[in-house]
Amino acid sequence: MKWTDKTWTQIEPIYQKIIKMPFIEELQKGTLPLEKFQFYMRQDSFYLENFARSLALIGARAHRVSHALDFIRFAEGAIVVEKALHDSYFQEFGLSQRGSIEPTTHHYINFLKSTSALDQVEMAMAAVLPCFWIYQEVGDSIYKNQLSEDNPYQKWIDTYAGKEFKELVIKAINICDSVAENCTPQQQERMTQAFVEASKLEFMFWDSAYQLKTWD
Ligand SMILES: Cc1ncc(C[n+]2csc(CCO)c2C)c(N)n1
Repeated sequence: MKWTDKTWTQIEPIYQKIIKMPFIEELQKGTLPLEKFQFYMRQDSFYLENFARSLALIGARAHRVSHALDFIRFAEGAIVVEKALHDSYFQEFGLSQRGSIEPTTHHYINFLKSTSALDQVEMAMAAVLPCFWIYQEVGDSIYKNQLSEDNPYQKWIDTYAGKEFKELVIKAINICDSVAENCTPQQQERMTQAFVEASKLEFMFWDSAYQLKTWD
Protein backbone atom coordinates (compact mmCIF):
# COMPACT_ATOMS: atom_id res chain seq x y z
CA MET A 1 0.00 0.00 0.00
CA LYS A 2 1.28 3.46 -0.89
CA TRP A 3 2.36 5.71 1.99
CA THR A 4 -0.13 8.39 0.91
CA ASP A 5 -3.11 5.95 0.83
CA LYS A 6 -2.26 4.68 4.29
CA THR A 7 -1.73 8.19 5.61
CA TRP A 8 -4.93 9.67 4.13
CA THR A 9 -6.97 7.04 6.04
CA GLN A 10 -5.46 8.46 9.25
CA ILE A 11 -6.70 11.96 8.49
CA GLU A 12 -10.06 10.91 7.00
CA PRO A 13 -11.87 11.87 10.28
CA ILE A 14 -10.17 15.31 10.19
CA TYR A 15 -11.13 15.74 6.53
CA GLN A 16 -14.76 14.78 7.29
CA LYS A 17 -14.77 17.36 10.09
CA ILE A 18 -13.34 19.98 7.71
CA ILE A 19 -16.03 19.59 5.03
CA LYS A 20 -18.72 19.97 7.69
CA MET A 21 -17.19 23.15 9.17
CA PRO A 22 -19.43 26.21 9.06
CA PHE A 23 -16.67 28.11 7.23
CA ILE A 24 -16.65 25.55 4.40
CA GLU A 25 -20.43 24.97 4.28
CA GLU A 26 -21.09 28.71 4.13
CA LEU A 27 -18.32 29.25 1.55
CA GLN A 28 -20.04 26.61 -0.57
CA LYS A 29 -23.44 28.33 -0.25
CA GLY A 30 -21.94 31.77 -0.70
CA THR A 31 -23.38 32.88 2.65
CA LEU A 32 -20.09 33.12 4.57
CA PRO A 33 -20.01 36.59 6.18
CA LEU A 34 -17.61 38.82 4.31
CA GLU A 35 -15.82 39.74 7.54
CA LYS A 36 -14.83 36.09 8.09
CA PHE A 37 -13.63 35.65 4.52
CA GLN A 38 -11.62 38.85 4.75
CA PHE A 39 -10.01 37.67 7.98
CA TYR A 40 -9.13 34.39 6.24
CA MET A 41 -7.72 36.16 3.15
CA ARG A 42 -5.56 38.49 5.22
CA GLN A 43 -4.14 35.63 7.28
CA ASP A 44 -3.74 33.46 4.18
CA SER A 45 -1.63 36.11 2.56
CA PHE A 46 0.91 35.81 5.43
CA TYR A 47 0.61 32.05 5.25
CA LEU A 48 1.31 31.89 1.50
CA GLU A 49 4.40 34.01 1.69
CA ASN A 50 5.92 31.84 4.43
CA PHE A 51 4.68 28.59 2.91
CA ALA A 52 6.46 29.51 -0.33
CA ARG A 53 9.69 30.08 1.62
CA SER A 54 9.33 26.63 3.21
CA LEU A 55 8.76 25.04 -0.21
CA ALA A 56 11.88 26.73 -1.57
CA LEU A 57 13.88 25.48 1.42
CA ILE A 58 12.60 21.93 0.88
CA GLY A 59 13.61 22.29 -2.78
CA ALA A 60 17.11 23.25 -1.72
CA ARG A 61 17.31 20.26 0.63
CA ALA A 62 15.77 17.65 -1.71
CA HIS A 63 18.06 14.73 -2.55
CA ARG A 64 16.95 14.39 -6.15
CA VAL A 65 17.41 17.30 -8.51
CA SER A 66 14.02 16.60 -10.14
CA HIS A 67 12.36 17.00 -6.72
CA ALA A 68 14.34 20.20 -6.12
CA LEU A 69 12.94 21.61 -9.36
CA ASP A 70 9.37 20.52 -8.49
CA PHE A 71 9.52 22.22 -5.09
CA ILE A 72 11.04 25.39 -6.53
CA ARG A 73 8.13 25.45 -8.99
CA PHE A 74 5.62 24.83 -6.17
CA ALA A 75 7.15 27.79 -4.34
CA GLU A 76 6.81 29.96 -7.41
CA GLY A 77 3.18 28.79 -7.84
CA ALA A 78 2.36 29.68 -4.25
CA ILE A 79 3.54 33.22 -4.82
CA VAL A 80 2.40 33.80 -8.40
CA VAL A 81 -0.91 31.90 -8.77
CA GLU A 82 -2.36 32.22 -5.30
CA LYS A 83 -1.07 35.75 -4.77
CA ALA A 84 -3.04 36.69 -7.89
CA LEU A 85 -6.18 35.24 -6.28
CA HIS A 86 -5.46 37.24 -3.14
CA ASP A 87 -4.75 40.45 -5.05
CA SER A 88 -8.04 40.20 -6.90
CA TYR A 89 -9.98 39.58 -3.67
CA PHE A 90 -8.07 42.33 -1.86
CA GLN A 91 -9.15 44.70 -4.62
CA GLU A 92 -12.71 43.44 -4.91
CA PHE A 93 -13.38 43.58 -1.18
CA GLY A 94 -11.43 46.77 -0.60
CA LEU A 95 -8.80 45.23 1.68
CA SER A 96 -5.88 47.56 1.89
CA GLN A 97 -3.83 46.21 4.77
CA ARG A 98 -3.30 42.69 5.96
CA GLY A 99 -3.00 43.58 9.65
CA SER A 100 -0.84 41.32 11.77
CA ILE A 101 -0.18 37.59 12.06
CA GLU A 102 -2.77 36.08 14.40
CA PRO A 103 -2.14 33.02 16.67
CA THR A 104 -3.13 30.10 14.40
CA THR A 105 -1.31 31.56 11.39
CA HIS A 106 1.69 32.14 13.62
CA HIS A 107 1.58 28.53 14.82
CA TYR A 108 1.14 27.07 11.32
CA ILE A 109 3.86 29.24 9.73
CA ASN A 110 6.35 28.35 12.44
CA PHE A 111 5.50 24.66 12.28
CA LEU A 112 6.26 24.70 8.54
CA LYS A 113 9.41 26.74 8.88
CA SER A 114 10.91 24.68 11.68
CA THR A 115 9.97 21.38 10.02
CA SER A 116 11.46 22.39 6.69
CA ALA A 117 14.63 23.76 8.31
CA LEU A 118 15.36 21.23 11.04
CA ASP A 119 13.63 17.92 10.29
CA GLN A 120 14.62 15.37 7.68
CA VAL A 121 13.54 16.55 4.25
CA GLU A 122 11.09 13.62 3.86
CA MET A 123 9.21 14.81 6.99
CA ALA A 124 9.12 18.34 5.58
CA MET A 125 7.68 17.02 2.30
CA ALA A 126 4.99 15.18 4.28
CA ALA A 127 4.25 18.30 6.36
CA VAL A 128 3.44 20.43 3.30
CA LEU A 129 1.36 17.77 1.51
CA PRO A 130 -1.97 18.42 3.36
CA CYS A 131 -1.84 22.00 2.18
CA PHE A 132 -2.09 20.76 -1.40
CA TRP A 133 -4.18 17.65 -0.95
CA ILE A 134 -6.81 18.90 1.53
CA TYR A 135 -7.39 22.05 -0.55
CA GLN A 136 -7.92 19.96 -3.66
CA GLU A 137 -10.37 17.59 -1.91
CA VAL A 138 -12.22 20.52 -0.31
CA GLY A 139 -12.29 22.41 -3.65
CA ASP A 140 -13.69 19.34 -5.45
CA SER A 141 -16.24 18.63 -2.73
CA ILE A 142 -17.53 22.23 -2.77
CA TYR A 143 -17.64 22.27 -6.57
CA LYS A 144 -19.63 19.01 -6.76
CA ASN A 145 -22.15 20.02 -4.09
CA GLN A 146 -22.62 23.62 -5.13
CA LEU A 147 -26.22 24.85 -5.42
CA SER A 148 -25.84 28.58 -5.86
CA GLU A 149 -24.70 29.96 -9.20
CA ASP A 150 -23.98 33.39 -7.90
CA ASN A 151 -21.30 32.86 -5.29
CA PRO A 152 -18.97 35.72 -4.29
CA TYR A 153 -16.34 33.10 -3.44
CA GLN A 154 -16.46 31.35 -6.85
CA LYS A 155 -12.92 32.36 -7.80
CA TRP A 156 -11.59 30.70 -4.65
CA ILE A 157 -13.55 27.52 -5.43
CA ASP A 158 -12.43 27.44 -9.08
CA THR A 159 -8.75 27.83 -8.10
CA TYR A 160 -8.77 24.64 -6.06
CA ALA A 161 -11.33 22.56 -7.98
CA GLY A 162 -9.59 22.93 -11.35
CA LYS A 163 -7.76 20.32 -13.41
CA GLU A 164 -4.49 22.25 -13.29
CA PHE A 165 -4.44 22.25 -9.50
CA LYS A 166 -5.22 18.53 -9.44
CA GLU A 167 -2.14 17.81 -11.57
CA LEU A 168 0.01 19.77 -9.13
CA VAL A 169 -1.40 17.80 -6.20
CA ILE A 170 -0.79 14.45 -7.93
CA LYS A 171 2.82 15.50 -8.42
CA ALA A 172 3.21 16.35 -4.70
CA ILE A 173 1.58 13.02 -3.73
CA ASN A 174 3.88 11.04 -6.04
CA ILE A 175 6.98 12.74 -4.65
CA CYS A 176 5.99 11.78 -1.09
CA ASP A 177 5.36 8.18 -2.13
CA SER A 178 8.66 7.94 -3.92
CA VAL A 179 10.70 9.32 -0.98
CA ALA A 180 8.71 7.19 1.51
CA GLU A 181 9.79 4.05 -0.37
CA ASN A 182 13.39 4.72 0.67
CA CYS A 183 12.49 5.43 4.30
CA THR A 184 12.55 3.07 7.27
CA PRO A 185 9.20 2.26 8.97
CA GLN A 186 10.17 4.67 11.78
CA GLN A 187 10.86 7.46 9.31
CA GLN A 188 7.58 6.73 7.52
CA GLU A 189 5.81 6.97 10.88
CA ARG A 190 7.40 10.39 11.46
CA MET A 191 6.27 11.47 7.98
CA THR A 192 2.73 10.40 8.90
CA GLN A 193 2.91 12.34 12.14
CA ALA A 194 3.95 15.52 10.28
CA PHE A 195 1.10 14.98 7.79
CA VAL A 196 -1.46 14.55 10.58
CA GLU A 197 -0.21 17.64 12.46
CA ALA A 198 -0.43 19.80 9.32
CA SER A 199 -3.96 18.49 8.65
CA LYS A 200 -5.05 19.55 12.14
CA LEU A 201 -3.56 22.98 11.47
CA GLU A 202 -5.55 23.24 8.23
CA PHE A 203 -8.70 22.62 10.28
CA MET A 204 -7.64 25.22 12.84
CA PHE A 205 -6.87 27.79 10.15
CA TRP A 206 -10.48 27.81 8.91
CA ASP A 207 -11.90 27.49 12.41
CA SER A 208 -9.92 30.50 13.66
CA ALA A 209 -11.05 32.57 10.68
CA TYR A 210 -14.67 31.67 11.44
CA GLN A 211 -14.16 32.71 15.05
CA LEU A 212 -12.11 35.79 14.05
CA LYS A 213 -9.55 34.65 16.60
CA THR A 214 -6.89 37.23 17.45
CA TRP A 215 -4.23 37.58 20.17
CA ASP A 216 -6.46 40.01 22.12
C1 LIG B 1 -3.90 27.73 5.05
C2 LIG B 1 -3.77 27.34 3.61
N1 LIG B 1 -3.45 26.06 3.32
C3 LIG B 1 -3.32 25.68 2.04
C4 LIG B 1 -3.50 26.59 1.01
C5 LIG B 1 -3.37 26.15 -0.42
N2 LIG B 1 -2.09 26.44 -1.00
C6 LIG B 1 -1.34 27.49 -0.68
S1 LIG B 1 0.14 27.53 -1.55
C7 LIG B 1 -0.19 26.09 -2.31
C8 LIG B 1 0.79 25.39 -3.23
C9 LIG B 1 1.13 26.02 -4.48
O1 LIG B 1 0.12 26.71 -5.13
C10 LIG B 1 -1.45 25.63 -1.93
C11 LIG B 1 -2.03 24.44 -2.45
C12 LIG B 1 -3.83 27.91 1.35
N3 LIG B 1 -4.03 28.86 0.39
N4 LIG B 1 -3.96 28.25 2.65
